[in-house]
Amino acid sequence: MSKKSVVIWNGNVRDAALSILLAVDKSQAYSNLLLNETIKRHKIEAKDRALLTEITYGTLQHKMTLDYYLEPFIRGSIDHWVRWLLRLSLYQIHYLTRIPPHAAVNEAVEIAKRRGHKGIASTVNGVLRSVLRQGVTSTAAIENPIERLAIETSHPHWLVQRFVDNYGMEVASDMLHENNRPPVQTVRVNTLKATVEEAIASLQAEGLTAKQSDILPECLHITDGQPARTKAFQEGLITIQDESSMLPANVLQPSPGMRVLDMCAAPGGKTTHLAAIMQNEGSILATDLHPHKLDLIDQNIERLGIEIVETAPIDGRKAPVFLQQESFDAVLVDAPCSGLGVMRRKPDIKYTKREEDLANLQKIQIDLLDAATKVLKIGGKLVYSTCTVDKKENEGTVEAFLAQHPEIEAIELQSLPKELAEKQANGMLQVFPQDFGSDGFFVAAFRKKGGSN
Ligand SMILES: C[S@@+](CC[C@H](N)C(=O)[O-])C[C@H]1O[C@@H](n2cnc3c(N)ncnc32)[C@H](O)[C@@H]1O
Repeated sequence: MSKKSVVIWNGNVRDAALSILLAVDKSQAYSNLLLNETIKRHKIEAKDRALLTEITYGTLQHKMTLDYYLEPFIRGSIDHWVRWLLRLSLYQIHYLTRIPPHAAVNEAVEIAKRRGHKGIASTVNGVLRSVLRQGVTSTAAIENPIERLAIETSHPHWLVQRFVDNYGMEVASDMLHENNRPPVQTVRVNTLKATVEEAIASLQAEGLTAKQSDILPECLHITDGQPARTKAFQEGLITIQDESSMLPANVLQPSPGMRVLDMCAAPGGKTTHLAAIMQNEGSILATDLHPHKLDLIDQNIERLGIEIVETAPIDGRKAPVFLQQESFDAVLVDAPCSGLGVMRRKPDIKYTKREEDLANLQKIQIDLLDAATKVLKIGGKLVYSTCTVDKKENEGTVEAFLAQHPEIEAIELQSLPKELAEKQANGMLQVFPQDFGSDGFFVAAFRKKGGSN
């Protein structure tokens, strides 16, 4: 996030939402980071916090749809900030039924007066009142099905085309619509410090609603409140983690006493999960390319009471230079990826990501897997995971990697609940956001041939 992106709080939720949206657009600040930073810095109270989050994310999530609705009502050019003000006001009018439309218009006019002048306020008033009178044009009028889906779900054309090419119209459409729904808030119980029941009781004592997931037993769904602000979090009974990102450690399933390498480890969500599965016995080397990110792992292991993790700044592609060959029982490569599975949490990704950004990722992913095979013991297990739903980075990377490594075989993914175990094919599992409300995620498992494991 740019250091200049500080949002001033004057007690007006729409004003703050507008400032965040402008900063995200102009300085490529991450919406989730800037929103959280604003809430924390100004100690914004629960009611305002909820509305600020909803308007900021909702406007970003539906940006292209809102532009399509606004287009017929805008004459000539308008300032950039005025367009964002119109978007966030129309978002409230069209999507938030509990806000009376006239209240949203009045708020917009007041902001336009404060930030601009009477003329701009009158334009804003005119556009929004015309929309209210005439209604918006249905997206059904768009003939090209890819373009219609792009506008309807507010994703760029190239991304819609790519998802449709990857998975067909139905799956792509479900996924694109799901990306516009708020994410389920989940935490993982740190089984080194608490049972599921103890963690639930601790969260409930602080007024949160926590329910054990039907998919993974260590996962809790939180419907009320902010788990990161609880005692349960501070004392290390829980950690914030999306449910599908709990899959890789479960699939790797290292036994207590093993020596494990987590090659792309920061901020340590999966490292700490591996340590819990290993019952704090054995050793985990958690490496990451970026040295400053290792501090985040250190903070997490400290809070969660983990004693078996060491961290080191290592480019995973060079692991065989720094680490002993065939010295790890198990390796996790939670690779850098396009992140197309987490667009519900970071809607700005939809508009900032370019198709050409995806071009070089497969090479890095294969290089990391190459390096992992060299430091993996014979008979050892390797897990590859990403938080993307892109076929090239997932199945494509796995196929290219296996073609170059006759000593590696794909193996069945174990320790999965039945509904997920049934979805795997050829040692790979693609989870879509619409499957069970988690992020989109991919996991594949391999074994180095030979040995008795
Ligand atoms: C998906 S994130 C990892 C998330 C982490 N495993 C967790 O569960 O918290 C990918 C990580 O790979 C790191 N990375 C990128 N290129 C790398 C490389 N060549 N070697 C090692 N780490 C790399 C990034 O810094 C980033 O922290």
